[in-house]
Amino acid sequence: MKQRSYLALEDITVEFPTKKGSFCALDKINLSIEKGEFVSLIGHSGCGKSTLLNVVAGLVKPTRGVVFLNDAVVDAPGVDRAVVFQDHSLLPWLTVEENVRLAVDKTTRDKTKAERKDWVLHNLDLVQMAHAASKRPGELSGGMKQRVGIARAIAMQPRVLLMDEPFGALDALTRAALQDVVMDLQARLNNTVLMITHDVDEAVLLSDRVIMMTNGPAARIGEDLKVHIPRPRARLAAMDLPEYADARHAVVHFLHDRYRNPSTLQAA
Ligand SMILES: Nc1ncnc2c1ncn2[C@@H]1O[C@H](COP(=O)(O)OP(=O)(O)OP(=O)(O)O)[C@@H](O)[C@H]1O
Repeated sequence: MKQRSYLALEDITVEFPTKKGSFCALDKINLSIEKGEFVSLIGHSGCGKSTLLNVVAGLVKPTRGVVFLNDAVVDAPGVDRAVVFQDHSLLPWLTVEENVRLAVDKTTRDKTKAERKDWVLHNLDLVQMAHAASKRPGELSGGMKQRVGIARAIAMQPRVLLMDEPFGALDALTRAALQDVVMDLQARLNNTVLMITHDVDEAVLLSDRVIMMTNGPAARIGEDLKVHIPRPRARLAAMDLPEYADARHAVVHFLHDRYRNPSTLQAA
């Protein structure tokens, strides 16, 4: 029998009940992700990216189909899947260290108090935020809060890191700095990552594979593109490679030629 991938989405269909009847958001999605792979989901607004990520997070139950993680069925949220949202969702009354600590306490029961403190600071250090450990979220910039959100997620040592447009609310320069942080983390930790993005360059630069979704309703996977840029990656060197240009061209072609933005089609 064929061995199942580390994260395997099998025939995932999601139908939402609405006043006008059932709305099919996703239609028989099959997606296999290996351990240590960084996979991006890209597609026009409303195609079902968040719904798919939420199915993996256990926040949305598929109407049909099953998600397997490490051969176990996923049917509820769990600490083996950490989610980084666009809105950092840090608790404002806790310090940076306490915010990360809360997640570590939930997931790391075999460490002493001192070891847990070291682990929190180590993870803050990985995103260059150890210096702000005693600050509260209100004292941080948007980019700094996202760094803390990422530290909190990786400190949980999840089997899969799920990121829903983690840099969507940031300005271009801050966004680039955060992408560099994520590339550095990937080189060190080799996490299994599923990330939603609207940004073609972000998808190509960070991913081993870019999954392009067709427009909804009943969205499917239109193309599954392997990105052949060697790791570890550095922004400028990677962007100069022909593999980068090829991958970028394929994604742009898909989004702007084969599956145009449905809102611009309506306006035309
Ligand atoms: N709870 C729900 N009930 C009914 N319809 C829903 C529900 N959640 C999502 N949808 C619909 O399912 C489709 C997919 O939504 P989803 O948020 O997954 O898209 P998306 O690709 O993540 O969009 P965006 O890029 O704008 O965030 C949309 O048409 C949306 O209106």
